[in-house]
Amino acid sequence: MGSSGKFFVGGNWKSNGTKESVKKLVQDLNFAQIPSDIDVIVAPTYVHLPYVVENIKDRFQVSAQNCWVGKAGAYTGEIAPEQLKDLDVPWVILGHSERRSLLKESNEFVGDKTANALAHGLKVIACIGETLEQRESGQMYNVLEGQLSGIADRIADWDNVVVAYEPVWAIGTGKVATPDQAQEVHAFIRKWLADKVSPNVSSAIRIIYGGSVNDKNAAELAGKEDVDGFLVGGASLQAQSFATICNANAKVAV
Ligand SMILES: O=C(CO)COP(=O)(O)O
Repeated sequence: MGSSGKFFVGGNWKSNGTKESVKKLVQDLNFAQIPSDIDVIVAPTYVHLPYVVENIKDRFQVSAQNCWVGKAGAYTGEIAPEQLKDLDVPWVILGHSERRSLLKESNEFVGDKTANALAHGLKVIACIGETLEQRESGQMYNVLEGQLSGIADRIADWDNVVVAYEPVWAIGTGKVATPDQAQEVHAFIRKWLADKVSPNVSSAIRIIYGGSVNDKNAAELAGKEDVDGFLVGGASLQAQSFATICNANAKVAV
């Protein structure tokens, strides 16, 4: 079916950047040709957030890459949702596979963080995805269901959620999912949401793809019915590549 919402492109800068390189990227993005009818989000590191919020054009929305599971307080090294709101950061990425695998974030913890972020008025890009081993051993759908349930069990309102399907084997590997592979999983996610949450949520929610998206493969992926946008890592660090990806929406109304 595809989402009834706007095409959505997020740039996840991960743990990249210096003061100088972030300044240059923001300048280049401010000059880039981005279509007006899509949502575009950039997610710098915590330390670069204030600079980006203040210097990037309003046409871009800014996201953090993580946040704490509760209120601000005695949680050394953590940043709470109300602190992101205070900085005028409207979005947060949660459940990225790099955090699930390297920092052992569980489905339940990601669900709790999603609920807490939404309760504090943040919008959430919730990431799910299987490893190659899970895919090849026939566990893919179970894994995805577990990740979706971790969230669905804890939130009632999905209006401010975008689901990012990011197969772990495609992240940073140059091995992008084929358009058919992406479509198959996105359709599964949409059906799961229709069955377990509601048909309205299923038809409104944006399901975006991440994993080795670049300026060459984006248009073909975007042509798939249930691919409502992208979460881009490496290619989002180059303004020109990112702008090309932002222009890849082949489903614009004619
Ligand atoms: O993890 C990703 C976005 O969150 C994808 O990273 P790459 O685009 O570098 O593969």
